[in-house]
Amino acid sequence: MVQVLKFSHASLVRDGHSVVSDLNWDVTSDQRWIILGANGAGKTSLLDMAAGWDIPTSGQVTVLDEDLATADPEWLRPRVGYASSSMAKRIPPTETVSDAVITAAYAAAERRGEQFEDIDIRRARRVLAEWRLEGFSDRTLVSLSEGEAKRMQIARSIMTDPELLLLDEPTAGLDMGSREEILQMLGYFAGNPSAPAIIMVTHHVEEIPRGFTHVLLMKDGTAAHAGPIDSTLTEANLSDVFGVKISLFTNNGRYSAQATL
Ligand SMILES: Nc1ncnc2c1ncn2[C@@H]1O[C@H](COP(=O)(O)OP(=O)(O)OP(=O)(O)O)[C@@H](O)[C@H]1O
Repeated sequence: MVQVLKFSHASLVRDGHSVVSDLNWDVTSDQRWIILGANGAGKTSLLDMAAGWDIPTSGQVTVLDEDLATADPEWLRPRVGYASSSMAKRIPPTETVSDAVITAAYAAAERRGEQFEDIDIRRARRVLAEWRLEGFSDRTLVSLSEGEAKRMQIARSIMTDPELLLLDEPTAGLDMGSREEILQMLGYFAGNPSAPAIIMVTHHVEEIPRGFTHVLLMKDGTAAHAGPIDSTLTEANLSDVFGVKISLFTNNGRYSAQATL
């Protein structure tokens, strides 16, 4: 087990607005984390730092043994997979699924006429098959359904075989069948001991896949509660961070919740 992330009193100020404040958090390679919190709690800002896209204004963030204050972002980028809809928007909609996935290995958002290496082509084929996209290789991104697009984002984020995988709301906006399909795939992936450390942001406890081990509950830019999911994902902690009374139900490794207003 290796430490992959360490936040020590990390704060992030954007345009004079404090978005993350004095946050302490450790993640090791065997852990799979869920981040939950109200809108604006700072979840995406935290992921942006974990990806090395943003450096803390004060405190220290270490990603894969690299202090972000001195790390070379180009060196870090292939080692951290980051799937989110804002990242996906950087890829031209006319790009094919196959090119959108394989260009991750070249730290690019689109194909610019380069010849891909055989090893990358083989890896892309394998990743596409793993995420049930083999029949979609030649389709353009604009032609994909929401569920297919989300699977493409995940496939692209793991193309480089990263040591840390960040997923920002991978099931947002999906119908129930597509959501369950991705949750099942993520559950299998999380259960594989050779998978990287995974950190997934979601708004709903119903979207926590089986196999996730830890939860970080954010409130006002801070880590209000963090630890093993069984002892940390509680009605009291959820009620604290969402500011309403929440009832939590568990069923066979999955969760559901109801708020009482
Ligand atoms: N560039 C910026 N300038 C000023 N404030 C910002 C900036 N970026 C983010 N914020 C603010 O920081 C806070 C945290 O934003 P962030 O997107 O990290 O929250 P979040 O928990 O991911 O929210 P959501 O659940 O709605 O996606 C929000 O109040 C947001 O308005």
